[in-house]
This record gives sequence, structure tokens and C-alpha cells, in this order.
Amino acid sequence: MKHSIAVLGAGSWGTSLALVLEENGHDVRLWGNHVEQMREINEAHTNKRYLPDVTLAAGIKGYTDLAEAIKDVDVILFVVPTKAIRSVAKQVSSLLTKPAIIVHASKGLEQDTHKRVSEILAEEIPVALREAIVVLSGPSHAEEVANKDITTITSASENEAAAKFVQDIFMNDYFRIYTNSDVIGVEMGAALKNIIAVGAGVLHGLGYGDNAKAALMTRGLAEISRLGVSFGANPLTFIGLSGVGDLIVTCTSVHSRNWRAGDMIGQGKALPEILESMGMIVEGVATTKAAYELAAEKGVDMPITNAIYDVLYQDVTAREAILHLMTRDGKSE
Ligand SMILES: NC(=O)C1=CN([C@@H]2O[C@H](COP(=O)(O)OP(=O)(O)OC[C@H]3O[C@@H](n4cnc5c(N)ncnc54)[C@H](O)[C@@H]3O)[C@@H](O)[C@H]2O)C=CC1
Ligand SMILES: O=C(CO)COP(=O)(O)O
Repeated sequence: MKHSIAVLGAGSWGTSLALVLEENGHDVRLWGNHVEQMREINEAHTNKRYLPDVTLAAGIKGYTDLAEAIKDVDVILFVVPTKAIRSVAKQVSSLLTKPAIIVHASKGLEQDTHKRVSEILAEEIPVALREAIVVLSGPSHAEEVANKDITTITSASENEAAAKFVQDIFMNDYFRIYTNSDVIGVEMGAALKNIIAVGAGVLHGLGYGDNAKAALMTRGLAEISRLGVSFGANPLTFIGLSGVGDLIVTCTSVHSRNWRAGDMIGQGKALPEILESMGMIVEGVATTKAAYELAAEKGVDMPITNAIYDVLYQDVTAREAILHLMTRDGKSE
């Protein structure tokens, strides 16, 4: 069945998800806040800044007017960076005239409040205007999805019917969706893997090898799970697509923005210059600070997150942070 879907956020991930939905026969409205970019999408059918080698289907329509983009849609998919979720959600709730299924595919924790993205959406969009909130997450680089490379991700919601609905609108022969009811686990896995990806990049930039990477990913997953479980997540979620699955892709791929930023840190470049040169969101930087503060509040031991926090925010060198991690007291696994 054909549905009308507004995709909010015309970066690499929003554009790739719009491509999948359009291919699946839906009416797709891609909303962005840059007039020139939306004109490019509508006239040249490209979005070169974010997906340089991709031609977009003519069915994907770019919108700069949010009211028009969300008018009478069945689904609103948020794919802006985490730091923009609250402001965009506020605008949506002031303009929405009928309830919609609210989906998000963003991966991070809000600064200061430390909230997950679905919590922000639940605060900003009144119950009367949302049928359900669904989280879309898993190992999925936009560049590969746009090339129709095989990808599997998770659709998570407390509302099982809504999770299945989202599974149905996205599924096709290269994009496979599994449902999950553990929203906390799926969102915590998604947000926290970005921190470990920065660390994997740092190790690469410093010249460390595969043993170091495997150590970081394994012990990183242990602390992701610890923090997630302290909020009520199911520990098994972290061995699923939005846990170890996403950790693998993001720590081993040159597509990863977080990994690339970490790699440049390892090579000795300064963080502001790195973020400037990326031109895309590197969620792991803000999420490291949120997770560091959250772990301290909760009394959860997160030594790798603390080490990356020290490098990003405390002027500790990466080599010093690694030495500190490696020379802590011996522990039981
Ligand atoms: N790129 C990827 O492969 C994947 C990204 N994600 C997540 O998706 C989210 C978006 O990431 P990307 O698409 O990579 O980011 P991006 O940096 O490629 O694009 C972000 C887009 O959001 C727009 N934007 C920023 N603030 C805005 C605002 N206030 N109002 C309207 N538009 C605004 C930007 O102009 C840009 O078009 C992030 O949370 C990321 O972790 C999740 C899975 C895969
Ligand atoms: O979440 C992502 C892939 O699943 C994208 O984030 P990165 O680009 O940092 O890997």
C-alpha cells in the first residue's frame, strides 16, 4: 500500500532512506533547510554534497516549507542530527494537523538533558498528534544503502503494530528490517557505538593494528551494555543489529564519519579543524560528553568513554589516554 512520508533532514542518511521509500512505491517528501540544495534535488535530481555519485529518483520531491512537507502525511521520519531534533520536533508539532506515525533514524544523546531521541520526540510532539514513535537503527552507511548494497536494520517500538508497519514500508530485496520492542537498548546501542567508533579511528590514526581494534570493540560493547542495562535495556539487544552490528560497521568502515574523525585525531589534527573539514555530523563528539556525564551520574564504569572524553575535552593526548587505560588494575572479564 502506498503511503505519504515526510523525511526531515536531507543529509546523507535522510536522502538514502528517501531513496528506499521511493523505490518501494511511496510518496516521499524530503525536507531540508537549504533552498539551493532543495532546488538541486528537484531540478538536477542530485544531492552532491552528501551523496556525490548518486542520481535521485524524480519521485523524490524536495521541500523547504515544513508545513507543506508534513501536510496530511502518514509518517514523519526525523533524520536530522540529534542536536536539531528538539527544534525540528517543536516546529512539527506547531504545524501538524493530523496524527502521524513518528519515526526517527538519528543516533545520539541530547546535550545537557542526556535524553534519547525518542524521549525528546515524546516530549515535543503531543500524544494527540502521534500514533506511535518508532526508532530505525542498525549497521547502515548511507553511501552503501544508496547503492542498494545489502543492509539489515531494526525497527523498534513499544507499539508492535507500528514497528511492523515501519518494517513493511522499508523492506525490499536489499533492505531488510527486523522488529524489536527494546527501544532503550536500540537507542543506547546506536548512540554509544559512535563513541567507540571515534576510538577505533584514533587507534588507526596512531598506527595500532587489529588486536587493538578488537579489544576496543569488545570492551566498548561491554560498557555500552552496562550503561544501557542501567536504564532498563535488555542485555541481548546489544548483541543484535543496533548493538554489535552497528559497532562492527562503524569501527571498520572508511565510510564512518566517527571513525574518520577519530583517525584524524590519531594523526594529531585538532578537533575544530577536523569537524570543519568533515562537513557532516560526527555524532560521537557530543555523545561522548553526554555519556561521560550520564555514566558519572549513574555510577556506571565506562573507562573507554572516559578516555575518549579526556582526549576530546580535556587536552589529554591519545597516547596518554591509552596508556592510562592499559595500566589500570587488572580486572575479571
Ligand atoms: N550517514 C549515515 O550513514 C547514517 C547516519 N545516521 C544518523 O542520522 C542522523 C543524520 O546523519 P547524516 O544524514 O549522516 O547527517 P548529515 O550531516 O549528512 O546531514 C544532516 C542534515 O541535517 C540538516 N540539518 C541540520 N540541522 C537542521 C535543522 N535544524 N533543520 C533542518 N535540517 C537540519 C543538515 O543541513 C543536513 O542536510 C545522525 O544522527 C546520524 O547518526 C544513522 C545511520 C546512518
Ligand atoms: O550509524 C552509522 C552507520 O550505521 C553512521 O555513523 P558513522 O558514519 O559514524 O559510522
